[in-house]
Amino acid sequence: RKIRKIGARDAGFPPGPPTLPIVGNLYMFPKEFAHYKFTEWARQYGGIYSLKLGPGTAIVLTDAAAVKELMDKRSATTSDRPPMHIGALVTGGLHLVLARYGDTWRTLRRTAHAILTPQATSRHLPIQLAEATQLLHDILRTPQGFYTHVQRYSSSVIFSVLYGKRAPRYETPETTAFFQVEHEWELLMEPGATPPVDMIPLLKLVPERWSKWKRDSRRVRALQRALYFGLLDETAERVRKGEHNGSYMEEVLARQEEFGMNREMTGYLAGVLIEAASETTSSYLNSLILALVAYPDAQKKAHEEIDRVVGQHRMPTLDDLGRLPYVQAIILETHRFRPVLPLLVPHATIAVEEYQGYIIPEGATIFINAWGIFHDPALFDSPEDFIPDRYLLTENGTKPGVDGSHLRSTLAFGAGRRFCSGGHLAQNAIKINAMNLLWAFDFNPAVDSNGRPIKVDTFAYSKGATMGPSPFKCNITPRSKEKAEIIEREFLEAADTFSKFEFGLNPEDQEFVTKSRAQDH
Ligand code: HEM
Repeated sequence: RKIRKIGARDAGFPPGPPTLPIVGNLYMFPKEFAHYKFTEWARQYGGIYSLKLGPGTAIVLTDAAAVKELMDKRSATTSDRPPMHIGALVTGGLHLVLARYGDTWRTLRRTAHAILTPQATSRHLPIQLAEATQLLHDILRTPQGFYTHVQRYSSSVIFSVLYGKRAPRYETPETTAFFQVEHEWELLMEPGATPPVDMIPLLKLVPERWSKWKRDSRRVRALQRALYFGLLDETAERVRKGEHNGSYMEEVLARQEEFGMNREMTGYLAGVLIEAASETTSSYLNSLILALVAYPDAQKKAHEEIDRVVGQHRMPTLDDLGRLPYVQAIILETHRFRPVLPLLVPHATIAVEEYQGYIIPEGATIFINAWGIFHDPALFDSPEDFIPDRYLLTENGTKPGVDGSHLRSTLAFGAGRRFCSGGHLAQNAIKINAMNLLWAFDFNPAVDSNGRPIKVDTFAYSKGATMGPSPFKCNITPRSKEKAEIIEREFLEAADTFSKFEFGLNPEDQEFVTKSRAQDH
C-alpha cells in the first residue's frame, strides 16, 4: 500500500493534474518551455496547485498574493533550493544561485554583496557607461551584429568588475568561451530537460555511456573550470607581480580568510556571477530590441518622448530617466512581456507551511510562475501584446478596476532571501542601455530580396532556463547624423575609462581596440 501511495497527491495538498502511481505527474512534465504548460495548468487548477514528481512534491504559484505571502513574508522557510544532483555534479555544490540554504550559500552571498550593494554598484557606473557607449558604437559600425554586440557588452562589464579585465570583442576568447559553455549549461539545467534523477535516485546508477546528462555534466564542468579558474589564476598571478588594478577578485583573494572563502569557492563565486550577470542582461536587452521591432507604435512614442526630453545634442544620462515615463514603462513591459527567467529559479521549503487551507510539505519545490502571472488575462488587458502604455494607466500595469496591489515591479528578479543579488547592477544596465538605444537608433524589420519587411517572431526563443530570443534579423539605423557623430566622439572619450581594464589583451583584441579608435579620428 505504501508503494502504491508513491506518486499520489496527499489529502490537503493543493489540487493538480491527475497522477499515476509511483511517477505522479512526472509522465506529463514538459521537457522544454515548462512555463507554457505550467500556465495552462494554472488556468485549470488555480493560482496554487501541486505536481507530484515521484515521491516529491512541487508547488506552482501563479498568484501574486501567494508569492508575496509565501515567498516574501515567509522566506525564512521558503528560501532553500531543491536538491539538484546535476547542478551539484557540475559545480560541486558551490553555485551561489543553486546552493542549498546553508552556510556555504550564506558565505558566498555575503561575499558577493560586497560588490553588489547600491553603493558598491555606483562604483561600477563608469565602466557600465563606457561599455554602453561601445555598444552603440559597435551597432553603428556593424548593425547586423547587434545580438552578439549586446552579449559582449554584458560579459565585458562583469569581467571588468570581477577581474579588472574587459572584453573588447565578442571574439575575445573568454567571452566566446563563456557563451558557448553557458549555452550547454542552460540546456542541462532547464526544468524537465534531463531525466528526473532528484526524484528517482536509481537513475543516477545508469552508466555514463547510456546517460547523456552524465557525459554533458562532465563536459560542462571541465569547460567551466578551465574558464573560471583560468581567470582567477591570471588575477592571482598579476597580483603576485604587483600589478594590482583594484578588481573585486583581487580583494577576495587578499581577504579570502576573512570572507570565509577558499580557492574553490572563490573560483566558483566569480564564475557564477559571470553566469548570473551576462546571459540575463543580454537576453533582456535582446528581448527589448525584438519588442521594439515588433511594436513600432511603442517605439515611436518612446522616440518622441526621448527627443523632447533629451534632444539631439547629447546622449541620455541616468538622471534623465525620471523625466521619461514612457521609457520607464517600456522597461517594465519588457520584464512582463518576456521575463528573462519565466519560472525564476525554483525555491524549496525547509518546514511545512499552510496557505489558504492547503498544506505545503517540508522539502517541496516551489516554482514561481512569473510568466503565468504576467500573462494572466484576469490581470492584464491583451497580455500577449507588448503595450507599455498599461504601466502609465496603473502602477503595476493591471487593467483598471483590478486589484494589482500584490504585484511588485521587481518580480522578475525573484523573491524573499533569494532575491537577485545583482538587481542594482542589472537595473542600471537596463536603464542606461534602454535610453541609449532608443535615443540613438531606429529599429525596423529586415527586408527580403523584394524589399518586403520580414516579420520578427516574438515567440522564437531559445531553450534553456534563461529565456533569450533566438538570434533574429532587424534593420538598425542611426536616428540622425549628429547622433552618430556624438556616439563616435563619446566612444573616443571612453578610452580613458577603458584603459585601466585593457591589459594582457591578445593581439587581435589589441588590433581591434587600436583600429576602432583610430578610425574615428
Ligand atoms: C536582467 C537581469 C537579471 C535578471 C532578470 C535576474 C533575475 C534573477 C532571478 C529571477 C533570480 C532568482 C531569484 C529567486 O530565486 O527568487 C536571480 C538570482 C541571482 N542573481 Fe540575478 N538577474 C539579473 C541580473 C543579475 C546580475 C547582473 C547579477 C550579478 C552581478 C545577478 C546575480 C544573481 C545572483 C548571485 C543570484 C542568486 C541569489 C541566491 O540564490 O541567493 N543577477 N536573478
